[in-house]
Amino acid sequence: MDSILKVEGLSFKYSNSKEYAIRDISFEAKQGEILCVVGANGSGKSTICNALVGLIPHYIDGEREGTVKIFNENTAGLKMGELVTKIGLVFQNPFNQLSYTTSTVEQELAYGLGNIGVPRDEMVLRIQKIAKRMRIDKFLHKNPLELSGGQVQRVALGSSIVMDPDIIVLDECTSQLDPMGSEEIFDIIKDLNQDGKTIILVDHDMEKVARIADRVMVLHEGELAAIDTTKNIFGNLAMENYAIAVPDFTQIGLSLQDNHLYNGEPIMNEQEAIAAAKKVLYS
Ligand SMILES: Nc1ncnc2c1ncn2[C@@H]1O[C@H](COP(=O)(O)OP(=O)(O)OP(=O)(O)O)[C@@H](O)[C@H]1O
Repeated sequence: MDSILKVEGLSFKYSNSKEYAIRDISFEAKQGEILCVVGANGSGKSTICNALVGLIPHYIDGEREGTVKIFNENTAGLKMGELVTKIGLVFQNPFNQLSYTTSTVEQELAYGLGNIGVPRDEMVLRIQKIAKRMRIDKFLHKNPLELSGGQVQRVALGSSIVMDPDIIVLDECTSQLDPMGSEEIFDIIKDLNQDGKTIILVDHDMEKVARIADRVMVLHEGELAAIDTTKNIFGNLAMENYAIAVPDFTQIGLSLQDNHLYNGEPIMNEQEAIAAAKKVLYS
């Protein structure tokens, strides 16, 4: 797979801080992959997200070093209006993403398109398509502030996706939702990925990360500790060093391994755990 995103030597120090929040981060994301970013609180996950999408340095002041390239183009030379058509961000709190200048979901979805001068006919088509996809087509004429948290998160996701970016960055976008709302968002993310979108996902729920990620990047105190396939990260890395929980299913495999009952690949999901347990019981 070709690389779509290349980050080299990225560092950032907030203007009100003495310490760098992230230091010398370099990695690539391949086109069409799901790359999950994990790490303890304060390890720099949100800072990286904000730097990838241009909020750093356009809206957040500080000292920034290094480069972010999308399809080999340095994003430092791009205006926010250009960046949002290449890389979109969805925040943890969807209410922070609303424009608060519109009174309906439809206007909210149109907001970014209007800013980049998309003609009205095309706008209507794009909004209809995305509203269906985000399962918000029934709410188009409602005020976003009347919706549930899960519905507003789907509006926030829709307002990023409607710009048709190649890369979507999701910063703990399900952490404030109930399990059903969270599953709905995860289903939509998987659909978008199957359509070829590259996904960069920050999440604290390691079961979900193990289920969805192609690769995992581990941050520790502002530095990149590891980046590898999901199996290699959860199966081989000493996660406790980074204050990250190992997914339960992987833990079952590691316990079987410690007792010399299993020596296969790291276990990532329920099916693999059941297969390993059956082998132990029936062999
Ligand atoms: N606006 C800000 N001004 C000053 N320092 C900040 C700001 N935002 C974050 N930081 C600091 O930068 C470091 C990295 O924070 P960041 O929010 O990127 O970590 P995180 O891994 O996303 O944390 P969490 O999981 O709690 O969201 C922390 O030390 C944090 O205190």
